[in-house]
Amino acid sequence: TENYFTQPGVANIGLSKEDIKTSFLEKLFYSLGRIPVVATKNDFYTSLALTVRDRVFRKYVKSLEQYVEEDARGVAYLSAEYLPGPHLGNNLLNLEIMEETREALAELNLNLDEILNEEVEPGLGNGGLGRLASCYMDSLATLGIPSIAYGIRYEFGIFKQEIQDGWQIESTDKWLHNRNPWEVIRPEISFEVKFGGHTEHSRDQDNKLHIEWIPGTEIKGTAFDTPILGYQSNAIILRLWKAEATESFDFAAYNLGDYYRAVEKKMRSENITKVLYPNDENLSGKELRLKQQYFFVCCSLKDIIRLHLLQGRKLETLHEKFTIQLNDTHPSIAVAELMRLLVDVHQMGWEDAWKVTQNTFAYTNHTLLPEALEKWPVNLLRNLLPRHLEIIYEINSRFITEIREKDFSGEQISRMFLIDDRGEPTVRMAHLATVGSYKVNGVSALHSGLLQEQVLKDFAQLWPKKFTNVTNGITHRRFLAVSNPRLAALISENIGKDWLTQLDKLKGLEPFAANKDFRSKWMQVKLENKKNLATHIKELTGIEIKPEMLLDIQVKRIHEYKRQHLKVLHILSLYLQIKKDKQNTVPPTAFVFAGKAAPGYFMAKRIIKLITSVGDLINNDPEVNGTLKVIFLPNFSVKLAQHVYPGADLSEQISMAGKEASGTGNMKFALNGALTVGTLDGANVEIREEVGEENFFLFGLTTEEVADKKKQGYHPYKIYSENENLKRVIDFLISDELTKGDPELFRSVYDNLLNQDPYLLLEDYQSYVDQMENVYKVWQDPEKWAQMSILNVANMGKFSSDRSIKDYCEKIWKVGAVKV
Ligand SMILES: CCc1ccc([C@H](C)CC(=O)N[C@@H]2O[C@H](CO)[C@@H](O)[C@H](O)[C@H]2O)cc1
Repeated sequence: TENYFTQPGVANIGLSKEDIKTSFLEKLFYSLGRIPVVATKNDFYTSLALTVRDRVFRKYVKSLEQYVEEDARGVAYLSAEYLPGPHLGNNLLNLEIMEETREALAELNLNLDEILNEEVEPGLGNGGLGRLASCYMDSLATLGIPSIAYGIRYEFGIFKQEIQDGWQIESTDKWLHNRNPWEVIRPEISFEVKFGGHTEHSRDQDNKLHIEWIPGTEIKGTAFDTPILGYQSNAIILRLWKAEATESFDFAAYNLGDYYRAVEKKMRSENITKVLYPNDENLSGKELRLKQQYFFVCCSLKDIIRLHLLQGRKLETLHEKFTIQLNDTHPSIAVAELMRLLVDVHQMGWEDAWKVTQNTFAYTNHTLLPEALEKWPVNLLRNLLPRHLEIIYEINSRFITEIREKDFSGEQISRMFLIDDRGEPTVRMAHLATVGSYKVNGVSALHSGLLQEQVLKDFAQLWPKKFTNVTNGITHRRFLAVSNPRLAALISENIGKDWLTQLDKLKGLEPFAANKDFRSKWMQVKLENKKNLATHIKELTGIEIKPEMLLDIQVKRIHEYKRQHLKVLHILSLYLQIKKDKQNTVPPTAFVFAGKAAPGYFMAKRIIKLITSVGDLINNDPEVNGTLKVIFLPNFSVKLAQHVYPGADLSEQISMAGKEASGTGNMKFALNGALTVGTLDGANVEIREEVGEENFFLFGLTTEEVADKKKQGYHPYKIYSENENLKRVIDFLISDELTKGDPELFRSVYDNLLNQDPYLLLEDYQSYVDQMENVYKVWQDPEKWAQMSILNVANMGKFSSDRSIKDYCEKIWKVGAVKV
């Protein structure tokens, strides 16, 4: 293809202001058939997106060429969720043409920021797991790792959240309403996917067993490719599968006038990739969810085998050339599917196939919550995937035979079964993923330890070397360079730009913490970002805040273990104190919340209503609203997050120890100069290690103390009755002032906290309130605060997703870079 690139015109995808202007106009005229006077903002956005996409694809085809040429070993990342965020700004940074583009557009009287704001992000994920997958793609491309990411092209992503009368209201996310300029359909890359039916076992003349799966239905999966560009480096592909009917129109039915049946197959098939399941950390157990998982796994494995054979390789060497990362158990049916493809379709012997399979897969666990560990009913698998159930039983029996020889107790062995036959028999997908993988990792040092001590302890005893840790990371290019250009510029002016690809270079900022002039520049940048955030808050909620206020922020999915309601108890304690003492002891503070609740999660939705009700009370109370403001920002997304993190002073990471596997928002806040108040949970532990305990506001029980407390028996009512301040706050939950005449409004929260309090809010309450007093003391010493803020950023090098990916490459994948 080299000579193609030299053809006149082909090469004209330069990066200069003029080149960009020319291409932009070409796209407007010739791709959209528009002229500026009639073009809409979305037309301008699409033209610029197509202009930039060309330059991204140029990098992609060159990268692909290199990977093929070097016959490189590669990584396939399988995830049911991705949260890439808006592409345009990130691609302009990674092509290093932000300023050129801004000037080119200015010459056409167009404003880059307005055009950037036009982009609708693909909300193809719920939260941490999906965003992590997208951060990892940015780092895989930037580090030049031969890789491809597979997922599902949901027609409707995570629901849009509106707050009406203080309640979360969900609406459909029509992200594809305006065309998606970043994807390219690949009709030639499509595969058949079977469901249901039965299996037929037969023996051929030399008595070899043949198993055929006679499906009930068949659909087709078609690939849609989105190029993901690294920084000044390679590009890789995000290949998302869309479900379609093998036959999209049944003419026979149509001729019989049965118009519904004519399109019924089409409708039913397309349903599979219609919508993302909005559950985060709790199972839906719905058949359609399993269909979605098997659908994209089947297409992805068939595509990987196609790519492998295309290179003239044998399937027996698949594990030498490809390693497949399972992003939690959502794609873990892949273990059974690869066995089916190798044994039934490609006639490999079971043992050979198992060797290839076990040496191909690696599995990442992202949660310890029992309610989030996937277990699929055997009956459901028998109906939907009869051949896979047979294979899972075979894997189970061979595994049990293998461990019977080892000194494991009967109780231990039954605990390790892939099938849990207590009650309605189910398949433990975490066990299938662990048995079928050569490596299993958690996502923070604490979490990986707990994984080996609790959920998968028997397997860790059996295969200690199989278990490892890779602490999560974030791409600092999007979450600092793109979303906080003011701070990025101040950093680059003082320590150069190498931090863009080597985040450890931020360490060079440490000496500046002692420099008064630098500190004031630093806090000036923060103040400008807070003004920007204040504007957004005003636009989205109508609430006015003063940028000088302390911005105390908690943004993440709403979940009881993340303890948003502990923050509310703290806010109420301040409010009641000010009302009682008729004087305010706290610095003016704006408490900002954001996050979606799974639609079926009653308590989470109640917690949103609690936050908005406390907000209404405080924001409209003239005695306190000069000092305190409470804001709930609707429809949290990557796009909104990019406005929130740069404007934060205090980052709330207050989950009960042992529950947050890692957290990644904690890293994004600290990287943008916010100080953290948090528990020793997930990656908070490592952030505190890196930034220094003196630069971290710690409170609460440790995981060990939580376990002891639970073991010895926990009595929240006792704590309530012995802490007068806490009692007043808890009782306020059912007060008339707060509930405005509906005393039952928060009864469920009140009862839950006084009777169960499963996440130990009352236990950690006083320690939290005391630490917040300390926060306010430090806040009243701006030089001290600025120093701590600079030292936090200076020590965030470890938390780049570049470091995480390097860990995966060295500790798990054994894959090297192939830079273009
Ligand atoms: C079956 C429903 C379901 C859906 C999503 C999930 C995800 C694993 C939930 C998730 O996003 N977990 C978060 O993953 C992040 C990335 O590793 C971590 O930083 C968070 O701590 C963890 O909660 C579990 C169960």
